[in-house]
Amino acid sequence: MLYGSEILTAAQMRAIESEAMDSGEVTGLTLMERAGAAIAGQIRLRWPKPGQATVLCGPGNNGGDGYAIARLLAQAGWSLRVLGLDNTPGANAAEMKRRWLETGPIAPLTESELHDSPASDVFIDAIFGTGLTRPPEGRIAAVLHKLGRMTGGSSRASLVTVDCPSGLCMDSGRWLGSGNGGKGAGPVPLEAALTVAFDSPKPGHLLDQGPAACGKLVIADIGLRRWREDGRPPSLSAIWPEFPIPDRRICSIRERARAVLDKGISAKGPAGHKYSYGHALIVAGASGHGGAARLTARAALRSGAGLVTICPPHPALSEHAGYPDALMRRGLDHAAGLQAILTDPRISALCIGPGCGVDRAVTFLPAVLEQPRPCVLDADALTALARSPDWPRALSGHHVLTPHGGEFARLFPDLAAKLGETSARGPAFSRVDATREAARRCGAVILLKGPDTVIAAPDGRACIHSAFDVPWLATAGSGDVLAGLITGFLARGLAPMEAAAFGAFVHARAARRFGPGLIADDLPEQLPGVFRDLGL
Ligand SMILES: NC(=O)C1=CN([C@@H]2O[C@H](COP(=O)(O)OP(=O)(O)OC[C@H]3O[C@@H](n4cnc5c(N)ncnc54)[C@H](O)[C@@H]3O)[C@@H](O)[C@H]2O)[C@@H](O)CC1
Ligand SMILES: [K+]
Repeated sequence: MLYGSEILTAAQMRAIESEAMDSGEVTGLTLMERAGAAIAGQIRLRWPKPGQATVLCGPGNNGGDGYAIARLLAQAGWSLRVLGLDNTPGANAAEMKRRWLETGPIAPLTESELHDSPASDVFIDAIFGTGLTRPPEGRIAAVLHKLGRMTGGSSRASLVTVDCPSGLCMDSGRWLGSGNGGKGAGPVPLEAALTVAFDSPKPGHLLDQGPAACGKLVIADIGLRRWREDGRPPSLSAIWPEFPIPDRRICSIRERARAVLDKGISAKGPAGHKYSYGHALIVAGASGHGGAARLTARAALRSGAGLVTICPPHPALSEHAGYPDALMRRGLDHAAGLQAILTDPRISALCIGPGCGVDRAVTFLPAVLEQPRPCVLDADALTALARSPDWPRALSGHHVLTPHGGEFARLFPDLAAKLGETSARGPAFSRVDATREAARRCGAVILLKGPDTVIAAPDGRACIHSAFDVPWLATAGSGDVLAGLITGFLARGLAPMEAAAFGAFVHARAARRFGPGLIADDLPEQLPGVFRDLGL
């Protein structure tokens, strides 16, 4: 499996922490001290000159981390103001609170106390972490609201969050108590400059509102690796994230990409011959709609597929006569024609959808779905698919569906509706939950597009490719290029899940390499540079 870093849910993280503590080899207090030291260290790295910090401590262990951070920053010469609750927290947090009280006082955690705090360089949110179960309300909601206003936008003060911004569901990246988009009933969404999380990223750091809320994400090693790694591949992973990972779970991109591509090629016989790199076939549409399919075909060619053939209706062939000359063209008017073309066993992957037209997709889908080669269904093919009754039964594991949010809603209206619902309890239904369930239902690989692309296989494996840093990738034709990349990698012999994951990764790398001003036509042209950068 092609992956970067393992992602753990909040429940998995708690289970690993418990296992570590039950082993007797490490105590909860030691873990908390390491967590506090990691965050204090990150703060000192970014603000080398001691300044003024305000720490907001919640009722549980996240608050315990906060008291540890306050003590460690005070020892480093910082001026501290600590706000906390008068509850009795668990033993570890209580001990951290006691140790802080030897250094300084605790003011009540209220909106007015926060308002009256001396101007701070850094506010540290240690109110809720993995223990969040419901939306913040009452006094804490008011504090978070105030904190959002004091630190967001152009405010001079920076927000650092412990494990995650309080109120954000770590499993979904959604603000509990607000609908999809985070602008509902919840507190003012926090916008942190820095979030330091422990051991592994959680889904919420990478999905939905999470990346905007977390700011820069740092994953701190607190010595839990031994209890996390059990030799099994992770069921959820981040595809080569842009944030640093503290240990070797992330193989070198080069090593991994090389291995993945080699595996695909060697499955098709000796390298060196164009057919050993596969032959991709793109079903294109009528005259006037050729651009999308040609982008798909160009991306498939640049992905390294040995041959690519584009198949529009005969009258539209002339539209595809220009660049690139490497592209092969063949007229295709009816389903029987497709069956004739597919008697060539060297054709190793298909793509239908981009610029195809819904009616034409309806005509060709049965023939496409009946044949055994891996196939990407995108755009118009997804609309056509949603129109046919009982469509999930027509799919299987060699199909890759690449819907954007709207297409996903047409195919899986109940899952899309659930994603839009306000979540009164955690964990909230996430894009990973929705994509996994969709893949399970139809037995195909689903790639749900977005800045937080989620890819899931029917067996439950899933990965997230978070690319919030390349907003310019949201441009007309970008999805057609992605479909072509995945088709090309399928043609080269990559397994559907790997082809989809590698496609998403390479797609974003191409956009990042080009920069703002990108149009979809630029993406295939960036691919040689991307492959070169990866040492492929
Ligand atoms: N367990 C461990 O060994 C470690 C935990 N660490 C920290 O501990 C955190 C998790 O601690 P906890 O499990 O105590 O949970 P939190 O500190 O996140 O939350 C505290 C408690 O608040 C309550 N709560 C949840 N939602 C609420 C709401 N909306 N309004 C009011 N109360 C609410 C819950 O009962 C929860 O137990 C992590 O995020 C991390 O910061 C770190 O110290 C590393 C080690
Ligand atoms: K927090």
